[in-house]
Amino acid sequence: MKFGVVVFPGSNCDQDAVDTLELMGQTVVKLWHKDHDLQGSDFIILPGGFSYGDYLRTGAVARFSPIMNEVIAHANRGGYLLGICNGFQILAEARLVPGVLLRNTNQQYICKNIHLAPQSKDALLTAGLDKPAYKIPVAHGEGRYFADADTLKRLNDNDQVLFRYCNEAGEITDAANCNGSVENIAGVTNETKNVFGMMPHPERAADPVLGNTDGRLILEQVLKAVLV
Ligand SMILES: NC(=O)CC[C@H](N)C(=O)O
Repeated sequence: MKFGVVVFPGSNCDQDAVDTLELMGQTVVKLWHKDHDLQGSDFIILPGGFSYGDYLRTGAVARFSPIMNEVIAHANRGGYLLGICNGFQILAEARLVPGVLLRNTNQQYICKNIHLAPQSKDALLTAGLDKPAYKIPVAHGEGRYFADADTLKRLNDNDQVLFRYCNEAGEITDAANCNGSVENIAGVTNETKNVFGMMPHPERAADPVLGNTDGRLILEQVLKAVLV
């Protein structure tokens, strides 16, 4: 399987994504946002960062980058696509996943470790995760997930919530909700479950030298894409 990591002006986690995938023994290419070719990538990653300086809203400009035409066509063909943090914001702006990302309730940039409880029992990214809580860093100013009541009902009925913010024991509490997301939602998938968006950064918790490999456990789930 070949991974393609898209680089927008202002991306700053593209190399972390490449390094982590290479650590996992995968073939990875970087895809420049002005290109029109996914170079045969089977699995596309939109990395974290501050694409176009986060103007007008985070992800709002990047969503119109030339390569997004190919990324959207890939997703519509059923191809796998993962957006992390700014990547999630771009997916939401492109309407490839439901909901939006708003400014954190405390109006501040949050940079710390949080815990995630895996939710969806049949999404590729979470179905194989069996720990109650995964310790993963967040780093964002606009990470508060929001969707209206009808959308939330559809997400829950169709098992599309990937992760919720939880405490160390895996309990989904208000105190664990770092940015004020509705229903503690930290990640969602689309209706057909081939597009994944998540605010926390698993690629920043994947190398043993950093003292936490919970992120690698999450990212290893994507390797199952070759089996399905
Ligand atoms: N780490 C990132 O991807 C930065 C997130 C984002 N642009 C924000 O501050 O909301």
